[in-house]
Amino acid sequence: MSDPAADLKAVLRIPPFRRLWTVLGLASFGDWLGLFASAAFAQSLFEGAAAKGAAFSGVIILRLLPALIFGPIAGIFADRFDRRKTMVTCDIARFLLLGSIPTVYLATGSVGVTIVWIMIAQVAIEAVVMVWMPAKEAAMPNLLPKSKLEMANQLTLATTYGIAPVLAFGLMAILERGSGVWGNLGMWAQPMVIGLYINSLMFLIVALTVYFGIKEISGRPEGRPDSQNSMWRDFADGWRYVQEQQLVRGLVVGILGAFCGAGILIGSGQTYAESLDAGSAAFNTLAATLFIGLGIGIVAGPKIVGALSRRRWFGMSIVLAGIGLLFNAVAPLLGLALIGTAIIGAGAGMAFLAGITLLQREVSDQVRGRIFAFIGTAVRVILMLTISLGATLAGLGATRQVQLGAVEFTWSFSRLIMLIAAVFVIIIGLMAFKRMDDKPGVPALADLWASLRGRPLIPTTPGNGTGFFIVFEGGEGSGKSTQALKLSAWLKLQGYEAVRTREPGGTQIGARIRSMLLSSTSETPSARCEALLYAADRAHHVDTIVRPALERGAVVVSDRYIDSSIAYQGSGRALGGEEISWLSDWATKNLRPDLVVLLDIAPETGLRRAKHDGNGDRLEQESLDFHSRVREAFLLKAKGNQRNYLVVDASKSPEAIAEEVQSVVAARLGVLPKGESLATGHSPWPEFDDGATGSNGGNPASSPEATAAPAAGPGEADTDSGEPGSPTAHQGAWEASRK
Ligand SMILES: Nc1ncnc2c1ncn2[C@@H]1O[C@H](COP(=O)(O)OP(=O)(O)OP(=O)(O)O)[C@@H](O)[C@H]1O
Ligand SMILES: Cc1cn([C@H]2C[C@H](O)[C@@H](COP(=O)(O)O)O2)c(=O)[nH]c1=O
Repeated sequence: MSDPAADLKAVLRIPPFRRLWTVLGLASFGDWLGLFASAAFAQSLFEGAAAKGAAFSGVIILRLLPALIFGPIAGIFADRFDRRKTMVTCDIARFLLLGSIPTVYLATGSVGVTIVWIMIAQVAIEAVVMVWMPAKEAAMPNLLPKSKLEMANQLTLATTYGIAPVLAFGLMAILERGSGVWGNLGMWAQPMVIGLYINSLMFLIVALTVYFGIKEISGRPEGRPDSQNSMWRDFADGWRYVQEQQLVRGLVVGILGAFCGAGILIGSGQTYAESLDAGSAAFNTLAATLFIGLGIGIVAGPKIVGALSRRRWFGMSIVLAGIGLLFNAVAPLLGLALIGTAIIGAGAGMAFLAGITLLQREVSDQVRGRIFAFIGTAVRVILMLTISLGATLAGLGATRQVQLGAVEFTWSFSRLIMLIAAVFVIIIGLMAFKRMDDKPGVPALADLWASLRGRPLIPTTPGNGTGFFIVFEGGEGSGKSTQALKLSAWLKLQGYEAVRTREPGGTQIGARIRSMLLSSTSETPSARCEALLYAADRAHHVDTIVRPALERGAVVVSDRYIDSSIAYQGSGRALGGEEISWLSDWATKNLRPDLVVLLDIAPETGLRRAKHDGNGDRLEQESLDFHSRVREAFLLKAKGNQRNYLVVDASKSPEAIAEEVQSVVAARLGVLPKGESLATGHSPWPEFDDGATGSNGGNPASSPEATAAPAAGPGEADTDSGEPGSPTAHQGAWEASRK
């Protein structure tokens, strides 16, 4: 798992990104300061809480409004023109516009004129932001490797929504307090004037830094030629991209749905807070908790979910936020509502981070500006609509007291609104999850649980073919090789292409790994090295021998597979079955056998057989206790999945064992009972359920006639001759390399 501190250092070591991050910090600090300063100025002109509230909302709505007008075309600038120059032009425009507000105030001395100018300037500033923001978002992925984008986003979001507003708020508070001391020095000493001049200056610094310090933003990556299209054509192309790309559609649906929920929450928040009967501070406490939750989601989210697929994480986070909303809709007390609010915040923060990172990673550079502009616009419009809708609807209807068991709480319309919003957000989250899922077939909750514990489930790469995968497992000398040979010969007689192979050592590379592992004269590998070597052998074996054979429709008979690692390394070496199993799943992309034949034998007996001609290899020389643990682990594995395991008493005669195995395999393959004719082929292979274990997904039919191709691979695996007990020439080479 990655180390966040090391990731952070690595990201900050990239000079263009470091400069961009500084610039963003300054810009957001300026933005927040500007917002607080102008809102405080607007508020200071009015008397009474309601009028002050309206003035504050007015400033915010003015900031959202331009999205409607400029949003649709803003992204075209980011994709069409040099992004660095676009950003610099916007920053200079902001420098001038922000500086103009206090200048107008100082020059005219008129509150009325200043108010009008604030409104005009706010609209213009927001229009500029609409162009600047997609240029910046679209440029960022070109400054960093994709793997670093998530950490870069964590850093910029934490700066923009965590550090910058706190610093801006702090500075504003100092200016407000200080104005009591120096306010009589003149109009220029008012907090709004100083705040806005500082704000304006920030953007001059930003413009200069971007122009001279981050020339890389100008880079035009391959595939983003200068657009020769009309603006309209560029706009239409961007829109088409959203419609055509499944991932982008999922992201857009998810982001907009989540913001609908957020808007309703903000709009109905005041009325909801009142229904908690927790006093006037309840709303502020809830708002603060929401921000804390957001921060936790953004900062700690990636660490918590580890390597969970980001596509899945996005949908799941939205569902989590929906669950928080649902919880709040029925929470009778402030304490519970705070828990729900923190969940909403954490879900929203994680969805935000995952969404932005996915967009940056997966949307092509040519249209990235337009996509960010589209989403930015849509979010603003949706927020405006849903905040007003939430506020209006929440106020409808009378409140009433409801008894819930021992607890009595106030039921207001805001709770019903929240309930509806919660259901909506959950549905949207599920839709986004479904659209974007990159691990279909892997159970979502099990994957989440496994990821929280550090090992996400590996998506199954379908066996694709129509083959059938049989594995012989068991302790030393249990008779696996003998039975593998007998079974593959029998299969051949039935008309199947039987590929007999083994682990370790089924390939040329595998043979070298085998000798490293089993030689008792060379250096002893450490336990983890041993586990990795077995996994490496398996990865190559599956890729070059097993999968291709299964895809051809062959029956693969392998002497040992994953369970051997679980038993020997997981249990024998005490490395833990789960980790070892995960390692093998990764190595094999989850290819599981259709049938495991476990030849069970007392270790003493097996070892005696295996060592009949000497001391045995390195593992055979392990203690009896080691081999007993191995045996127990095999049996435990079989007990957990009786449907796909055949446990055979390996102390019986080789012939008796072979007969038992054949009859089970015959049933699985749909081979006719002994004595009946096989000449005209078989009925299709029965689908037999194996849920998570049967790798080949319950392989469909394959006729033995379709078995012409030889057992490929570098010649290690064995397409059996059909002569029981008479190994092929190749088999001879295999035997020669065994010890
Ligand atoms: N059912 C059986 N009864 C008695 N002896 C057997 C039986 N099956 C195999 N043997 C003998 O036991 C020895 C080991 O057999 P085999 O190589 O098939 O076992 P294995 O499980 O593949 O061993 P290893 O774990 O060392 O690979 C051979 O000499 C073989 O002839
Ligand atoms: C696949 C696999 C094997 N082993 C051990 C088990 C045996 O001691 C040897 C293989 O020898 P064999 O004669 O082919 O039985 O390797 C293991 O420890 N882990 C594994 O994954």
